Amino acid sequence: MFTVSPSLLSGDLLNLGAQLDALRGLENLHLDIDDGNFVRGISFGMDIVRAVAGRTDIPLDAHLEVLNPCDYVEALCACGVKRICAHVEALPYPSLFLSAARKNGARYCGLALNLKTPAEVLLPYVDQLDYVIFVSVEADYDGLPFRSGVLAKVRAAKAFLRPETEIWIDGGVNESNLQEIVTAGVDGLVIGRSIFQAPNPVAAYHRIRRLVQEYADKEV
Ligand SMILES: O=C(CO)[C@@H](O)[C@H](O)COP(=O)(O)O
Repeated sequence: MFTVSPSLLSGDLLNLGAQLDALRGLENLHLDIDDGNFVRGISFGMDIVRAVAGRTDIPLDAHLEVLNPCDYVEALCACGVKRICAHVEALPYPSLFLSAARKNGARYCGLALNLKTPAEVLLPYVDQLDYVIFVSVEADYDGLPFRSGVLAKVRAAKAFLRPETEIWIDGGVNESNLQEIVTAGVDGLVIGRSIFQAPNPVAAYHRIRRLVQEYADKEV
């Protein structure tokens, strides 16, 4: 099942409650947790995550773009977040993060990789990975374009990841690059601007889902 996860940080931050209500029924919602250290930006703290989780039934996925990911696992799981990933670049011992997420109740535990990080860093953890996020822009600078070189990493990872491990792409996804990304064989997309800068974000989400299906069907 392909996932499209709109990134709430690109949403209407001054009207979060109304934004969440408008998105009701969507399959997933992406929360970038940025600490101002691992990346420049500071985004959602745990109080906001708790408030978001209390307002919506949409399953949440947390992308920890922070220096100390293990410090966030318990609080995120207590908020009911079932899908959590952290950057391998921030983890001296990625397997300990993955087991902590699992132990605290996360259903999907994953690792994220910045552009510069080769897919092969995942090799020691294949048995623990439910999903992987390949960040496809330089994470520290918003507004940068999708870098198609990330698709070579997707192809490399598919050769050694377990078939059930989902591969997600995050950053700079839009209608012009959607086909090449879907046909590379990914399982999920995180999308910010292409959904939330549209006049009607829900309609933009459904249009992207339709296109994903169309491109995936062509591949079969
Ligand atoms: O957090 C990141 C990358 O780390 C962002 O790329 C957003 O999660 C996606 O936003 P768009 O690039 O789709 O606007």
